Amino acid sequence: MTKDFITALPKAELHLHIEGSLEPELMFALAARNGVAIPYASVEEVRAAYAFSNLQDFLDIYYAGADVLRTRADFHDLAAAYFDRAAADGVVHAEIMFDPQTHTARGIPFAEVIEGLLSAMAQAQARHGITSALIMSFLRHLSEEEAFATLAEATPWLDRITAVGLDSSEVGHPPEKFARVFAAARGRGLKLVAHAGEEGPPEYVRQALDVLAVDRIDHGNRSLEDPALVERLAREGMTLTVCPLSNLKLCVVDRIEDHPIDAMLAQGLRATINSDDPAYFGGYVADNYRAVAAARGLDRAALATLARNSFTGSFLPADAVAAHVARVDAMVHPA
Ligand SMILES: Nc1ncnc2[nH]cnc12
Ligand SMILES: [Zn+2]
Repeated sequence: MTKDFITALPKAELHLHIEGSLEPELMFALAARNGVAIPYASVEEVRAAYAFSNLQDFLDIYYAGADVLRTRADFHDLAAAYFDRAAADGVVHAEIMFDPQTHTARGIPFAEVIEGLLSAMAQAQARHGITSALIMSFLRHLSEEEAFATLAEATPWLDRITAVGLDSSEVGHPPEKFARVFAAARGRGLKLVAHAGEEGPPEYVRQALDVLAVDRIDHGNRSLEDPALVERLAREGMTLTVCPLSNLKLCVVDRIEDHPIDAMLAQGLRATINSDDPAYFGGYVADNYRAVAAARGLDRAALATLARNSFTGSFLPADAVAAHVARVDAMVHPA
């Protein structure tokens, strides 16, 4: 059987929380392996609990689910399952976020978390030819001091961490709260990304640019409320890591038919398509492409633009970006 166009399109995934790829089946398996009690009787009951009305509703369930992750082997198995699934979707490069504070706060050593992820990344390259990078995200509902402590804890692994990020509850925790720790991370050679404009106002996107000096904006949807900001993002070629099924599940949009992905492209924004927390939002990256392609009538040229943007917005070296972009071009302009 020939692969469908979306699956066959080479893609990078730039916005994926590895803890958000914990499928209910693996949650049960790890709970049993580690003797951890979970508040669900069945996989069906877990899935039924995934009805969210906003970001915080989701985060409460997501942090509770992460409690089954205890050992290096758990983090390896979690990431290995993601890479297998991503490979099947035509992902050739993934920049994955992890939330160390969710684990270190429960007494899980930082080393267990990162070594498990790194071994799965090496295995994914060997098994599937997928390249990958790690983004260490700070939880914005915690203090900047705690983010500094996490950065210090990461010191032995800084050569294997590509970027720092900022996630969790957005409203009330503006980017400027993390100005010093982002500057310190930049000083250590790390790239910077931040969730902004998912639920928070356009002002948070401006702060991410002006105060944090980020290399990428995660989500960025609410930028569209501010035409001058849109013009600036377009002019600066700033990548937005957009997550359509997440936006639907967290009520950032009411209906997938209302998703602004094509409006973003039409306004010159370098938008990309990503899955965010696929186990919780009902789909991996190809499902996200398919959902907006169907709902917004995206043609092959638009899908190729989104795939191309995923490489130009990645932290890959320029020669690798060029090689991936050439493969995308070949899908829309076969020789
Ligand atoms: N969509 C999202 N927004 C903020 N924090 C998150 N952590 C995991 N997914 C997130
Ligand atoms: Zn996210």
